[in-house]
Amino acid sequence: MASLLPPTPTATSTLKHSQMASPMKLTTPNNASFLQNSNHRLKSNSAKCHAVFGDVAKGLVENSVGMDQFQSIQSGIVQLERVTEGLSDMQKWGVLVFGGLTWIYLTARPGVLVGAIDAYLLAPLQLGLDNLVGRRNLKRSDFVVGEKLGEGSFGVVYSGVLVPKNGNGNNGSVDVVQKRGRGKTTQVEPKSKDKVILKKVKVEIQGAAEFGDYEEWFNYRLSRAAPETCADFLGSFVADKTNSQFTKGGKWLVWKFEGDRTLDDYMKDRNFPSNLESVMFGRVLQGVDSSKRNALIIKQIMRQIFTSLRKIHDNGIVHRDVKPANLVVTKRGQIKLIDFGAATDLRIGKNYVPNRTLFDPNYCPPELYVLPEETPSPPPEPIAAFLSPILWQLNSPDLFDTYSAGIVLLQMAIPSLRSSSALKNFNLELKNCGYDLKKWRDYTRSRPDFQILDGESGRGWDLATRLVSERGSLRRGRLSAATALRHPYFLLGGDQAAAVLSKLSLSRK
Ligand SMILES: Nc1ncnc2c1ncn2[C@@H]1O[C@H](COP(=O)(O)OP(=O)(O)OP(=O)(O)O)[C@@H](O)[C@H]1O
Repeated sequence: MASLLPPTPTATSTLKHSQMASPMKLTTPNNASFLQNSNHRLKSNSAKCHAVFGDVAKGLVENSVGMDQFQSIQSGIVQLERVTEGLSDMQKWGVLVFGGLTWIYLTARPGVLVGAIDAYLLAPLQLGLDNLVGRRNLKRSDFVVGEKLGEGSFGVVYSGVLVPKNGNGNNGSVDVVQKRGRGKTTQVEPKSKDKVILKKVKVEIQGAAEFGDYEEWFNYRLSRAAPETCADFLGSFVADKTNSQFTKGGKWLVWKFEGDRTLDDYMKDRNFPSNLESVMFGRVLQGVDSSKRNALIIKQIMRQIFTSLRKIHDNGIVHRDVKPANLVVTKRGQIKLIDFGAATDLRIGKNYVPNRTLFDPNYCPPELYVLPEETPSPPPEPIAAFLSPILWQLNSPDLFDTYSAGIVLLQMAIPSLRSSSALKNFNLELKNCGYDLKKWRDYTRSRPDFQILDGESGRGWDLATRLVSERGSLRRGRLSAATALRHPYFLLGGDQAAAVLSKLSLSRK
């Protein structure tokens, strides 16, 4: 067998900076004749082409790191060839196949290699940088706590304002914009960049502190791996004294305020989904008939949900609480995931406790658990990470979230499923039908309106039936986020085109 490696330059092929000052002098003793020919050809090229080559060569000279990398790749190839010199062709093939398989294993979902780079390089780097710019030095006095927005089992959520630091011209006061109210009185509002969301981790509830630590960990993890999928996490602080809102020693998590309403808030409105039209598409759908508009709005929301889920799943994270109340709609029509308190990272077993269910029963798949109940507690993190591609292949834990996303699709598309009592009833009926959506359609007496799902030759309905289902054999069958995005429902990207057009018209203003 011929050498598996390309012909390698010799050790004398090191490029000297002085030789590279001009693109014509990019030469080495060994391949001088080739480059001389190239010189002649280059000289006969147009002046424009010459200039481009000159710029590239100058870039190479100036970027000595690039050259170093080039040289180290060269010497790596030389060394690899030396190592395999004494091997037979068969053995060389063996090395190649082993290397290939190792690469496939390390890069297969949930990505052992990327995870290791994140844990041992990016996370410490983020910590160092955050400390440098003061991001991890938040304190109680940096915030004014506003109205309560919600309360979960482990935390209470408030709106709030970040008080700008002294020294930037604000004298520690809240940066405000003035607004004319209806009665012509002047309302004072914080500038949107200063608005924050604060979550107070309950101190008196057992397990709440652990939950807060997990939520913080997941937010930092996603801020490195997939920041566009979730709310911008600003950090945490521990209250240093007790007063009206604060309890000394209590932990607070802080996010940038991403938007006034969640998808749930929009869905409670009778005008849904047209109440989201201007946020998602501006005015580009004017002239399109209303049922088509509604279908496009819902498709765009689902596309964003699946895109975010695909990204977090690629990183080994399963959210486990996907529902409209945990999807914030931003001013620019982005749908962002919030509330990672129930999330689990199945690359390293973070927040995975066998047999623990944490989620909303209305959106939870029939299997109830993200992994089979008999799955043991995770081993130490490096071992768990090494085994994670096998665990993922055997159990497809991401299908937990895609079931919930399927319920969100049904709720958005079928108006009679939007109230929580109707959803509860739907879940009971679906259970009676063995989680077979087609059977449920024949069985239910509630006369749902399937117009949106049945449009476009029933593609939406087909997608829903492939999401809201029992898992098939080998715990598969239900669509993953990546395969859902390849479903014919998303192929005709009218929603994408409208979203792009709307962004373009916004940027022109
Ligand atoms: N970054 C954000 N931007 C805007 N609003 C937010 C943000 N984060 C949270 N909210 C608002 O706060 C509410 C509660 O947040 P979250 O779901 O994280 O809290 P929770 O107490 O864990 O609630 P639950 O467990 O009941 O879902 C959300 O429904 C949303 O209205």
